[in-house]
Amino acid sequence: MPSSARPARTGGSPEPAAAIVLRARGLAKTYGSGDSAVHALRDVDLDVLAGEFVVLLGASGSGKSTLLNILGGLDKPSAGTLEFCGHPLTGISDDVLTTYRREHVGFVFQFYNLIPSLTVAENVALVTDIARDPMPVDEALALVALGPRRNHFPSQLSGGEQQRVAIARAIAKRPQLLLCDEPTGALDYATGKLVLEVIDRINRELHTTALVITHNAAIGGMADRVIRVADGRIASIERPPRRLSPAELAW
Ligand SMILES: Nc1ncnc2c1ncn2[C@@H]1O[C@H](COP(=O)(O)OP(=O)(O)OP(=O)(O)O)[C@@H](O)[C@H]1O
Repeated sequence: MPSSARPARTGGSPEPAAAIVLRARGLAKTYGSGDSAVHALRDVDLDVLAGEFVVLLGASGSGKSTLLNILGGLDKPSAGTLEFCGHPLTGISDDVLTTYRREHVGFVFQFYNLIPSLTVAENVALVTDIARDPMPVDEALALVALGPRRNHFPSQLSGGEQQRVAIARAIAKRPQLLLCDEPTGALDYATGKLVLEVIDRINRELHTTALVITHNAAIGGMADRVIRVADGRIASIERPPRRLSPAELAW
């Protein structure tokens, strides 16, 4: 896959339809075999559009993380096909999948996975030092409003601040996709909202396609589309009438 892969616009002018960034067809993931097989994903068809903000909801064990990990190239499906900007992500070598992940995907998890012995700026620089076209570290930190804390260590930051560093690290390589697995799961209400503000801002200002897993249905209000996963399948897809700002959400 060319590292320059960008979503090709489809449709006619003047308002072309948004390009499809991810196209999944018949995705399935089975762990184990025989009587002990776990069907984590079954026959998932999904198109994700450039610049979309998608929230994934579903009960524990429904398959949300499995789906996100496959979309981000962290895991491989047992069956089905997946494309990124028209380039296949299934049936390819591990090296090509790794390149996809490194160049095009930013991950944010519930726990921040920062290196404790490195400063905030150094944690972000770990990514910008090896990325092809990164933004300056301080630009990434400004996006998450942590410029003044650049020389602090993770232990000197609150949980929400550490999560914002993790987001700066994820977006500093200018990925097309920002995949977040329970990004507010370990945070209190107010801090969680601040983190959602940052993700919302990155989606709106950088047009980074965002997929966010949460157990909190209220967060679906800030999405373009809300996808409910149940028993390894897409149970429903809803489009909220108006995309709310995180400040407007209440739970
Ligand atoms: N490595 C694995 N080996 C075996 N089973 C697994 C593995 N990873 C996930 N599973 C199973 O696959 C199913 C889906 O798991 P997944 O983590 O995708 O669910 P989830 O919706 O993200 O759950 P949660 O909200 O609790 O994080 C579960 O039954 C889980 O136990």
